[in-house]
Amino acid sequence: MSAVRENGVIVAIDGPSGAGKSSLTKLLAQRLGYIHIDTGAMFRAVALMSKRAGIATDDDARLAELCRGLEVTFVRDGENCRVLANGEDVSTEIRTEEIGLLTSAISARKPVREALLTMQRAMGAKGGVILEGRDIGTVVFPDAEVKFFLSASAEERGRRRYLELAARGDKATLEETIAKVIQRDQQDEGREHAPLKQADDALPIDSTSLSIEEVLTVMENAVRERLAQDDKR
Ligand SMILES: Nc1ncnc2c1ncn2[C@@H]1O[C@H](COP(=O)(O)OP(=O)(O)OP(=O)(O)O)[C@@H](O)[C@H]1O
Ligand SMILES: Nc1ccn([C@H]2C[C@H](O)[C@@H](COP(=O)(O)O)O2)c(=O)n1
Repeated sequence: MSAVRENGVIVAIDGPSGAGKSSLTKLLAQRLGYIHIDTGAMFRAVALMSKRAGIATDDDARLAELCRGLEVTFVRDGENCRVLANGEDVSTEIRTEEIGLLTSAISARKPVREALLTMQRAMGAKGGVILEGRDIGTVVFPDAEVKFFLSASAEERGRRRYLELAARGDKATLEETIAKVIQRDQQDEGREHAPLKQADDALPIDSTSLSIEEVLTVMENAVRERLAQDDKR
């Protein structure tokens, strides 16, 4: 319980691809007993459904119609979280690099952002949540009590993604993977609607030379410090 919201505070973790947002959000949510909201997965679900429906990435009318009929839900599966699109488990399909690149294009469209913004605010309004994404601290919840901007060098993020893809049997080279990370960064930072950027009041964390555990310690300490402040109010 926080002095501000019914279930606790809202934590925002924004940052570029491969920075470690999902990994840290999952661990921090476990430490705090909070809900993990992977907003990237929501955009990925829209991208997957748009691909299946043959909708062009700039067809705003059909994208808006698709979003109106789409319900994205998260279901706990042990320590993991399954992503359901209208009840279908799409957890694996949304994680391909093809869908990742398509998602970056789809997520630039205003109707898609407006539809998911409404969903994300409804999911997090009572607090006790950690949302990871690109615009959580700037657009979705600018009043979030704790905000982080998690980054790392493009080379390090590409290396991490390369190791992740290689473990899944993907044959992409390290150079190709770094290039794709940079491409997605440019698309996410350069778009008109809700671009990737650090909120003025976010705590920046450069994880290039930090372990996951070291990042987790910084984040958990910052959240617990805020909770202690709220308790004194
Ligand atoms: N500080 C770190 N040191 C080493 N490896 C890390 C670190 N943080 C994350 N990783 C690893 O990097 C890979 C990508 O991490 P993760 O998926 O959490 O990043 P992300 O920011 O959510 O990426 P995306 O936005 O593309 O989904 C994972 O294999 C993860 O284990
Ligand atoms: N709040 C968000 C979350 C994600 N996106 C876009 C940008 C990414 O390229 C794509 C996939 O995100 P990921 O799963 O890699 O974190 O979705 C966004 O625009 N806003």
